[in-house]
Amino acid sequence: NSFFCHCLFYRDIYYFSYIITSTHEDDEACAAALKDGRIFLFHHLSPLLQLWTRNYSSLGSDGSLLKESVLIGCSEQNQAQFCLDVGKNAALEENFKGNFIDLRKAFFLLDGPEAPLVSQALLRWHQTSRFCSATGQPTQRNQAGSQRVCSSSSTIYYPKMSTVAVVLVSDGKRCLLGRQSSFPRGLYSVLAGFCDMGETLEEALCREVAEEVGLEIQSISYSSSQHWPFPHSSFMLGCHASVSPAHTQVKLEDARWFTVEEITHALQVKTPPRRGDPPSLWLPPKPALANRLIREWVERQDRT
Ligand SMILES: NC(=O)c1ccc[n+]([C@@H]2O[C@H](COP(=O)([O-])OP(=O)(O)OC[C@H]3O[C@@H](n4cnc5c(N)ncnc54)[C@H](O)[C@@H]3O)[C@@H](O)[C@H]2O)c1
Ligand SMILES: [Mg+2]
Repeated sequence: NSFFCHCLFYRDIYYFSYIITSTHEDDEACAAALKDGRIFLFHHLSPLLQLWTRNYSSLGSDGSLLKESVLIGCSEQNQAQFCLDVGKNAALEENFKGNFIDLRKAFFLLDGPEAPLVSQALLRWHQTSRFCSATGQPTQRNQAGSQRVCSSSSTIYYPKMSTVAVVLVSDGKRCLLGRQSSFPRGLYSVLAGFCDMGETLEEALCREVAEEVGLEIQSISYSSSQHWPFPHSSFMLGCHASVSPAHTQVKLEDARWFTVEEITHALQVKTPPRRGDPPSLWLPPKPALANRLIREWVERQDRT
């Protein structure tokens, strides 16, 4: 029975990835999918937070604005998902009974599908890729928005992303978290850094940890990955690693070792510390890969 379920699952994945691939390439199929699809609305790259309603009449009766939607993928309910930046048309906020809010703020409210995260990166890529970097001529998008083609040289451009190595370092009993000056009060996160050209994930992790805290890591194990819209469009590869308990002295003032009790307590904190509150640890929210790595580490501590 479970073998049968697996077969069904893989067949569905194959089937829907086939649909999405063909929809990416087929302008007509994409326009048809748009009719029943779900659209995440943005205004100057800020997402609209609202209860889901399908009321697109205010997006222009001729459908001209709708055609600017970009295909993101397929939901778990097999519904095509699109995103659209309504640009100057801020009056839409009224019509849709919601609020366009900054994605960094919205991020702390999101607790479900990650589509808005990918959407912002895709929409920004379209807004900043209107011209061919070789000929200077305009580029034209396909209906799905999965590529742009130079009208003069026919060079095809695809959405770009930077690879980021992310790691939760442990000395066996404690985990190492750091903070940047731009972080909100009390927020500590896992260490991370952009991969350099030609570097493997493992090399990037070792270099970043050495540069940021002066420690040598070992036993790297891969956990999971996540697309991330900040600062532009990144692909985060999350790992765990350990350091020898004899060499845990960190050189960075803003990196600290935390015990499992401190982390467990911080995972319960739902709101950021306010001005005047006693100093307390605040962790990245649930949708962040950093949060997943921290939870995995706590689970491992509980098992040992
Ligand atoms: N999703 C998560 O849970 C999670 C966890 C950790 C970090 N992050 C994100 O990872 C990103 C990178 O982390 P970091 O800031 O520690 O990186 P980092 O330590 O490499 O420092 C950033 C600096 O690297 C340079 N840089 C090199 N290549 C770059 C590129 N392709 N794009 C932009 N800058 C580049 C810039 O000078 C930049 O200021 C940040 O955007 C951060 O928000 C996400
Ligand atoms: Mg870093």
